[in-house]
Amino acid sequence: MRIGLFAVGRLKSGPEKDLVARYLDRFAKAGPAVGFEFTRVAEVGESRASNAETRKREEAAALLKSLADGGILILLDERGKALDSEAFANLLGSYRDQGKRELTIAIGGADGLDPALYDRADATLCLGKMTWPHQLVRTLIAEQLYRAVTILSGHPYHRV
Ligand SMILES: C[S@@+](CC[C@H](N)C(=O)[O-])C[C@H]1O[C@@H](n2cnc3c(N)ncnc32)[C@H](O)[C@@H]1O
Repeated sequence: MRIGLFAVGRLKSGPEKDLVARYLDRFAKAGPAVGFEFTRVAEVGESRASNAETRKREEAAALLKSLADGGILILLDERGKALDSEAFANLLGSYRDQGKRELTIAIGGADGLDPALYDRADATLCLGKMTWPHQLVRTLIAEQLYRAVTILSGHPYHRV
């Protein structure tokens, strides 16, 4: 199953970008052992439209355009469902076992995600109830993707 990220907002050089690269690199290298292939981070700059609804609609259009037909879409949103790392790994594993070929995890910009995306999404997950900046969310989900592979492959990186 091919897995990629979609993110609104560009990540500038700095510690967050380095950490994201480190975990996505580990994920890309370890993923094939459990049937995951890392594709890419599709990054779009925040819309410059003057109102939030238009900005979110434009950002959502870019996301929807980049999605493969029948691809799984997971939204990250602080109001989403909280899963522990094992449950997140098992969710990814279950999509893989159902024969899903593409999975995209989407991170919104400063305005959050457009309401239309919630109808299209297969799951909406949170990384805790607090609101994080998109740079940190990218870092957190990159680490959780790598952790999910270690859980599914029985690697000792993940310990409880
Ligand atoms: C700065 S937040 C936007 C907050 C915005 N006010 C809202 O209502 O969604 C940018 C993005 O980071 C992600 N995000 C922030 N905190 C999160 C959390 N606790 N769990 C999951 N995703 C989160 C979401 O994708 C969000 O759209």
